[in-house]
Amino acid sequence: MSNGAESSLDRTALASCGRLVIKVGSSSLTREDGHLDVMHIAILVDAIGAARARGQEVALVSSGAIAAGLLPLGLTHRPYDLPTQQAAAAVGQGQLLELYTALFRRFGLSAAQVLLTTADLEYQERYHNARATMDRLLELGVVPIVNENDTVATQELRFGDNDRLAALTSHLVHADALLLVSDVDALYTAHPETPGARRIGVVRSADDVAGIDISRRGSEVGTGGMVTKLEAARIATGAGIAVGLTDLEHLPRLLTGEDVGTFFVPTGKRRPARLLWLAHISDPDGALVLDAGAVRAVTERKASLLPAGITAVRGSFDTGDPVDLVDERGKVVARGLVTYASADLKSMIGHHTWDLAASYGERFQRAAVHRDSLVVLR
Ligand SMILES: Nc1ncnc2c1ncn2[C@@H]1O[C@H](COP(=O)(O)OP(=O)(O)O)[C@@H](O)[C@H]1O
Ligand SMILES: N[C@@H](CCC(=O)OP(=O)(O)O)C(=O)O
Repeated sequence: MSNGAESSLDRTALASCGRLVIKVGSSSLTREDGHLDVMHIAILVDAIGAARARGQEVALVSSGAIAAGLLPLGLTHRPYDLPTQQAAAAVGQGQLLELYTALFRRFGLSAAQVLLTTADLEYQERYHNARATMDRLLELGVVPIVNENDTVATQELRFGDNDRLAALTSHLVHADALLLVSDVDALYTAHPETPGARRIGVVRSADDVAGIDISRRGSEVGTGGMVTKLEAARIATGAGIAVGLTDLEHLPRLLTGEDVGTFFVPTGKRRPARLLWLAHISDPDGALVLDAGAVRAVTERKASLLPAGITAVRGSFDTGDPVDLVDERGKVVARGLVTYASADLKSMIGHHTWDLAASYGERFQRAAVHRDSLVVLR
């Protein structure tokens, strides 16, 4: 982690990279009284218009539908129950799009509405359809405006917050960078109101953010706080996508590569969509407890998990279901698609492959989780 001149070397790529995803949170789009903040939205649209003029393709992930729907429905605060949130989003989303459409027209740009749910990224066919549409929109010079499909998303279907949706969208469209726009200009060493809190210019690895206090929530209308922003940054950088974090005021300067905000350096490389789903969307149906040797084999040698390294089976699952791989203290170290049902696996744990083949037949020689269907999570 560092502040100052050194960091501007990395971030200069933001001015020239081909495809960007920009995510803006509710707190940046609305005024305190719940109205959409037209001035703020105009600043955002200006920054995107300038990026388009530089030849960059931009997809916008915009929150604000629920907040925009409060006033028309006579609500004085964000509702807690899901149906009212969904109703507010249905009213507000239209207003949001109307405004974006008018503002982008000033740059000769068209805006498109794209509403997604987790299921759209979970099923291969839908993922490819969403990808093809987004690609075509970007090639046509349109600005896709993505939000969660709040009308149909139920509690367990919800992305949970738009930061994560933005990270998954940046993977979907093969973006070079993801910019998270919030009501704070950067990540700080503690909550920005804490005396002595300092801006973090660059984050190079998870270790750089390990000791930072991000627990305090921000605005009334924002949902995730800094926790979901760092989670989004982890998902994107782990898939080879650079991430920038700043507020609307500093966005134009971040977009031209200046040393403002926080820049997260990509740490991993692009993963197949199937593994992205496994790591960040799937809901595990059970857990396999691994002995220390198996933890090392899976996490360090990237080996398949054999029944011999499993000490316990938790939950009830079928062949092909996602399961967590946990160490003996219960810490999740990986997630994978299991190749045996829980009932079979319980009688196989601790047995070596050759014993299993002799007792049950050759079909039982296979690994419990193949390395191609496994993602390390720590
Ligand atoms: N270490 C930190 N650095 C910066 N901001 C922090 C930190 N810890 C907590 N926060 C809070 O996170 C808020 C941003 O999250 P949130 O209000 O959910 O924004 P958004 O609506 O943009 O998603 C900031 O306004 C700030 O109050
Ligand atoms: N789909 C919701 C998103 C809510 C949300 O996650 O907001 P934020 O924490 O500001 O990104 C809406 O448009 O209001």
